Formats: sequence, C-alpha cells, structure tokens
Amino acid sequence: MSEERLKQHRDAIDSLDQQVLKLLNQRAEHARAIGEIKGGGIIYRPEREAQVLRRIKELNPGPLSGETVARLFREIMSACLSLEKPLTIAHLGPAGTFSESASFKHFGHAARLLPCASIDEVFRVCESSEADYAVVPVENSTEGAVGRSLDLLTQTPLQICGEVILRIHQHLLRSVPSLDHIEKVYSHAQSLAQCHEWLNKHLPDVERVSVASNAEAARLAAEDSRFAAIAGEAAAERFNLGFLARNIEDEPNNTTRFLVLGTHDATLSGHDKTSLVMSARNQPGAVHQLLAPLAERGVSMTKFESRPSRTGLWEYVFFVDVEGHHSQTQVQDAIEALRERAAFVKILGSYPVAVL
Ligand SMILES: O=C(O)C(=O)C[C@]1(C(=O)O)C=C[C@@H](O)C=C1
Repeated sequence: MSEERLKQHRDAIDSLDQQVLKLLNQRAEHARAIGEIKGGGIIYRPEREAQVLRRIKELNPGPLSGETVARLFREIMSACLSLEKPLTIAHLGPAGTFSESASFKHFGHAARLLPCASIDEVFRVCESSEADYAVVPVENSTEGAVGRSLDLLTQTPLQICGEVILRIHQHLLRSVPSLDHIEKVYSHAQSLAQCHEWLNKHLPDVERVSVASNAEAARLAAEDSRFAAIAGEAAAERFNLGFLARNIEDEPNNTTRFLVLGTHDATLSGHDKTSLVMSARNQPGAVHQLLAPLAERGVSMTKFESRPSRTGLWEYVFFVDVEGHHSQTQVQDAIEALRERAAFVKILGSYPVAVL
C-alpha cells in the first residue's frame, strides 16, 4: 500500500519536473531575447534582480521558506544572465575565502570568479575591465571597517551597484576526524581572534599560527594531518576537510558586508541605499553642520564612518550611507545641500538594499 502511495508521489514529481524544466527554458529564452535588445549595453541589472527576488519572496506560498526560494531564483537568474553574457567577478582570493562565498551569493554560480592577491588588485582588474564587477569587504560586525577598501573607494572611478551581507561561520577543520594530537591550528589572524574563547576552552595548549587567508590555512591542514585549520565551509569543500567543530566563532552574529563595484550603479529598485564620501571644512562644529541637511529633509543615515584623510594631517573623510536613491528628489536635494557645506562630496553609488 505505502509502495503505491510512494509511486503516486514520484510520478507527480516526474510530471512537475518536466513542467519546471520547460518553464525554466522558456524563461531562459526570454532572457536571451532581452540580451539581444540590450545589444552591447549593460547586461547585469542589479535593480531588476532585486525586484525579481523580492517579488518571489512575497509571492511564495510555502512550504519552502522565502530564503530558500530566493536562493533558487538567484541561481536561475545567474544561469539566464550567463546566456546573455557570462560575467567575470574579481574578488579577494584565494578560492575558498569568504569573499568567494560573497561573490557566489550575489551573482550565483554561473559567474566566473577571478581571485586576486589583494584588495588593490581587485580594484585594478575591474578598473582595467579585466573583470566586469568587483566584490570587496567593507566592514565586519566584530572587526570594524576594512580601511583599504574605504581608502580605494575615495579614488576609484568605479561605482557601487550592490551590497552583500554574509553571515560568517568559522569551523575547525582537519583531514582526520579527531581533536586529539593537533600540533597547530592555522587561520587568518582575524579568524583566530574571532574564535579566541572557543580555542581557549577546547584547545588551550595548541599553537595558533596566523597565515595570509583561511583558504591557505585549509590548504596547510589538508597537506598534513597533524594540523587543523579554522575556515569557512567553502574552504572545507575545496580542500576536502572534515568538520571537527562547527560555528566556533565567539560572536554568534558575526557578519561581513561586501560592496559590489562596476562601471555603473543601479537605477531605482524601490528599496535602495546611496553611499557618499565627503570631507568637512576644518572648523568647529563642521561635521554637525555638514550632516544637518540630511535630517532636515527626512533622509535617514544608516551608516557613518570616519577615516583619516590620506592627504592632510588630522583631516578626516566621512563615509555616509543614506536610505533612498540619488534620483529621488529628497536625496538629490540633500546631496545638493551637502555640496554647499562640504569641502568635497563624491557619490559612490545608489544600489538595492541586499535581498538575500
Ligand atoms: O531583465 C533583464 O534585464 C534580464 O536580463 C533578465 C534577468 C533575469 O534573468 O531575470 C537576467 C539578468 C539581469 O541582471 C536581470 C534580470
């Protein structure tokens, strides 16, 4: 009896899969036709992708979660876009790092990734059009701002066209399934710091060695079973390591924010952010005066970060994110007013608030 019910459900799944397959290919044909209409123009449309994902989440009747259906549609769009033109994405390498995970999370797995040796190199290959887009880390919830990315943003002609929010989970990885006789634990210094308490409790006597990246740590652990590594899931998969302990980060909400850069920003999606960098004139109360136009026009600030300017001693530049798109009147007016008060203002880009 239960055999018969099993068969009924499997027959239903076979029939549905056939329909899903047909519909997916119809969707791909439309994407290909859109690609032809775009001609040689900009293929990747971040605002449209955000709208598609938001709509899917809203329409979703379940039982699959909103997150799950959005991830599936992320991959469908990635595959459709690659029929129009495969995209090359530069990120901080090597393969197996969180920057790689952030790039796949935003562009899906049809994107071609180009791992670079430094953040400077990521900017350079995108500026020289060797890559279509770049993904760079800008802030971590426990470690703070990524200074090099911020400094390069002030100079680059690239614009911000998206953001990626990635939950960072650290795992203890090894080629053998035992916590015994580990001689060294390798990881990036930041990851060792993020797992400090766990290591003190579970491996107090094991030497901790910092290396250039978590992926490099995983590579070393894969080469010699006396060693373990702290790294993310992507590194575990890449180097075929087992999980001795999962989610060992001391701070449970450890999150890194990445920016997506390209030669254009995004048009209005309906739920957007604008990033600006500016400097205040060197006068008392200048920062307060500088920001007043935002509040006066009801434009909410979602981030404020100051960095020493690299051009003058004791001068600062301010990185500000506001809600809204620079094509919206309120935001436009506020930026105009900022321009009157600030020594300099650069619009880094308007882009959709992260959906995934
Ligand atoms: O709507 C478009 O412009 C498309 O090219 C289609 C599509 C999609 O698959 O939905 C693919 C790539 C774009 O980045 C946005 C959306």
